[in-house]
Amino acid sequence: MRIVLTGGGTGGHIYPAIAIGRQLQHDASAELLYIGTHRGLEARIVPEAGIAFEAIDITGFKRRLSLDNVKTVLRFLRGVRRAKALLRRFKPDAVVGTGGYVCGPVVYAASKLGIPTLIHEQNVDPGLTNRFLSRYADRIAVSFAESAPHFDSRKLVHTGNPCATEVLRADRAAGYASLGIAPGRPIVLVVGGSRGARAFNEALPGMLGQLDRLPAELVFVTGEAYYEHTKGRLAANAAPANLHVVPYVHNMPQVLAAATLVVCRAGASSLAELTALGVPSILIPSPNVTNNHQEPNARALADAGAAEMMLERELTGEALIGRIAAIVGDPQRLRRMGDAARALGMPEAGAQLSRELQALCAGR
Ligand SMILES: CC(=O)N[C@H]1[C@@H](OP(=O)(O)OP(=O)(O)OC[C@H]2O[C@@H](n3ccc(=O)[nH]c3=O)[C@H](O)[C@@H]2O)O[C@H](CO)[C@@H](O)[C@@H]1O
Repeated sequence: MRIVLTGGGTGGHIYPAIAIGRQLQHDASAELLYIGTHRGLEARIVPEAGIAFEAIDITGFKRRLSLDNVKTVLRFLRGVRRAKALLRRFKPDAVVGTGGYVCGPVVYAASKLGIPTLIHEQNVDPGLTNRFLSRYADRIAVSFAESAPHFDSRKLVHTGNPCATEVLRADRAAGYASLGIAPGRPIVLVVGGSRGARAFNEALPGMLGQLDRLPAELVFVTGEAYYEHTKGRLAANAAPANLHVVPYVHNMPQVLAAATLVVCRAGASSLAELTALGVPSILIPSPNVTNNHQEPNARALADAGAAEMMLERELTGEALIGRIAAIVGDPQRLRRMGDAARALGMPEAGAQLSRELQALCAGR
């Protein structure tokens, strides 16, 4: 089986593509080619993952009409030509797109060449590229049931996000050991996404007043860029003994497996990981993302009782520690939220996507 993967820009599009590729290598000895751009993060991440990589040159559409868009259309057509050449050479049985603008010409070219295609959407509100490609793709896999109204139901399959599959084997004891916290002690993890969040760091000093009364350890992840500054601000206050400030968590699945409650943004991979493990959360969607797309993600978990949502404009240290304390102090509420999170989790997402693709290739 030969599969082309495409998707890029942020990790949120790349990691699901790699997870699908790995599953297909395992299930069907698939041979993989990843088509991305030189500028996206995929140019570094994909070769590091040991997957063959080719680049095409393409940029995204501006949301407003502009001369740049005319150039983008010309570049799209050039991208389609280059993608067709790569596809004719590699001869894939199917092409998988996981969003980000590089998918556009690749999946479009595949459909014009009669190669079966599947696109995967990570967020509740589909991105521009997947909306465009939904007309051409043979299958549309979604992470959230709430995405269904955006797509043709005959092509739709609700698989979840394949990143969920990867956290299941996480070793909880190793999570405790890596943080230097006694096993079994409740942990509240506060993490503002892979690069940290300024608003989270600014809220931290306001949390300190009530922190020593919290019956849990607070692990606060600053993000690499904010670490020195945040540590500096804390030095002036006497930091409580149950506060652990770190720049980044390299073993996130293990730490999530040890967490009692997580406070984080509402990026799709994070939510897939939390629900796969059944971890309760307070979600503070980033207001700085395209179309505010994290808010509908957060709402999907909040409506199911798996999480509480807090808007960034409501975020102060005092308000956040108050909400954390109310949840951590109520074991029944924690259990209800954890059960609701687990009920939403789709840890079999990787295997289901692999089955969909194998069926797609068989029906060719
Ligand atoms: C800022 C931004 O545009 N984010 C978007 C990006 O997600 P992006 O990949 O940036 O963010 P996600 O929340 O989806 O994933 C973050 C990943 O980083 C890991 N992590 C984080 C912190 C840390 O210290 N260690 C660590 O390993 C998390 O476990 C998770 O696996 O694409 C997603 C899918 O389209 C969108 O839903 C997000 O809105």
